Amino acid sequence: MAYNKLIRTLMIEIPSVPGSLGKVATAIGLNGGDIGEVETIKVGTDHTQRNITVQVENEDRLQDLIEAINELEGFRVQTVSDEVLRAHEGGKVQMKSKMPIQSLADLSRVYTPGVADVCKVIEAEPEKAKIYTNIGNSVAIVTDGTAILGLGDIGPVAGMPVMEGKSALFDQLVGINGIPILLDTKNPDEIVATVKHIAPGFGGILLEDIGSPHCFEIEERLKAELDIPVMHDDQHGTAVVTLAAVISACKSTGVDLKEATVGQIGLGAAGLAICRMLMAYGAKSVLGADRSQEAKDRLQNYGGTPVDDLEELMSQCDIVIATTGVQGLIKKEWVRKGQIILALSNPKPEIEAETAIEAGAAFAADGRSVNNVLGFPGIFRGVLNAQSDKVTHPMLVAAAEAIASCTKAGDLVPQPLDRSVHERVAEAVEKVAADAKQPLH
Ligand SMILES: NC(=O)c1ccc[n+]([C@@H]2O[C@H](COP(=O)([O-])OP(=O)(O)OC[C@H]3O[C@@H](n4cnc5c(N)ncnc54)[C@H](O)[C@@H]3O)[C@@H](O)[C@H]2O)c1
Ligand SMILES: O=C(O)C[C@H](O)C(=O)O
Ligand SMILES: [Mg+2]
Repeated sequence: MAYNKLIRTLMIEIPSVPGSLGKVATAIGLNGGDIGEVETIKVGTDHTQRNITVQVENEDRLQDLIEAINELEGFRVQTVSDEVLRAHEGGKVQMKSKMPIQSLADLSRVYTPGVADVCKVIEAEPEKAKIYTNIGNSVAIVTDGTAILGLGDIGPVAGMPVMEGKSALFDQLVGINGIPILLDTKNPDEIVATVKHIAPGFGGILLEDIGSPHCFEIEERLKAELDIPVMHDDQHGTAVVTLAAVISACKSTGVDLKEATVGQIGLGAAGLAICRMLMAYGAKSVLGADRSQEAKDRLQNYGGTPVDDLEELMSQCDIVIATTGVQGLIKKEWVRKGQIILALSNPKPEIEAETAIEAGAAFAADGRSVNNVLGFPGIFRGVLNAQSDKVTHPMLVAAAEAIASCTKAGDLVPQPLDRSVHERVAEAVEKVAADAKQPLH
């Protein structure tokens, strides 16, 4: 199939009578569509469901073709999927048994009556749950759906593809069982209470895409009230990866962070945590802009300097980071020669990296490459390995330095699918956790 044409898969309900497939094929052909794969999904007495992949010239031709199929009596186009949507059909993760269950002996070992003995062992010694269950290797990925990527408050169910994505990454990158938990409340008291109630089934809690400002209170309360590690990814996972990118960029450009002025645009979950991290790591000064006065006040309380005008911020800073969720917010003409620009909003950045480079930036990246996928898997692998009850600031700094140490000269961050990076992050975090457990002399 040619590359510049649209390729879509139509899920079509067609009558279960001979000749029906031929009618669809004719409707597609008469409207300029080329047929690729044909797959039967379900055969019923009245209707059969098929996926038919078609190639068409453009969106208008696709609509004509769909209309033509829908006009056929008894035929209905149920979904139209591109490659990404198709990959999501049926979801991206599933719970699988580790044990074969083939014989009755297997059944009584895996399930009742054998399982009752294991329950009694854990009842007598709760610590043994770490040995005889998967709790110690499971992390709840909790969202209320209020800040899904930069898409905003689209609700937890619409955010599920992101949560399934984080779960798939946990599994494939570090072998952690990540379980999405969707909350139908935005009330901090209810979120805290719910997460506390489900916490016994998990070795850690990853808060994901919970918007600001309520994310700050929720994370603080859960950290204080639970005895398992809790981390809000959009705050600290992002701050870790951003610090790693800043360390690498400073090294490549000869900028000394202690002499550098950093500007943060967007002071929500990600932005405020990035500011706090860079201030703690020794940046000379951190300026911040946000459309919300409360967000700027929060920055000031942490020692940063609020700025009202984005152009002014851009003109003063050696390093600019943006996490607003607003595509194209940074104008090309605001970019200063030699600046380091990290426009981290997903799915679209505040300025495209190529545009920033064309405008004179020394380094520029977007949220696809400088992404918390480089942080959260290794951080949780490390704390779970160490059986630590918390994620601490020194662990986060160790994670950032580990990522920076894996970065090739001239790059900002390493490749996220390089398993050795996640191993290095996990080792660094585990080491900090182990050192913290040593008695002080
Ligand atoms: N690359 C990554 O790893 C990564 C990680 C986390 C978040 N992000 C991205 O960062 C963005 C924000 O996420 P968040 O969790 O911090 O959300 P958030 O809702 O907590 O914060 C967004 C902040 O931006 C501010 N803002 C919005 N429009 C603005 C404008 N025009 N000018 C100034 N400020 C503005 C809001 O007032 C808010 O304080 C999202 O697009 C998300 O995809 C990227
Ligand atoms: O999920 C991502 O790609 C990054 C991040 O968590 C985000 O919210 O944008
Ligand atoms: Mg996120």
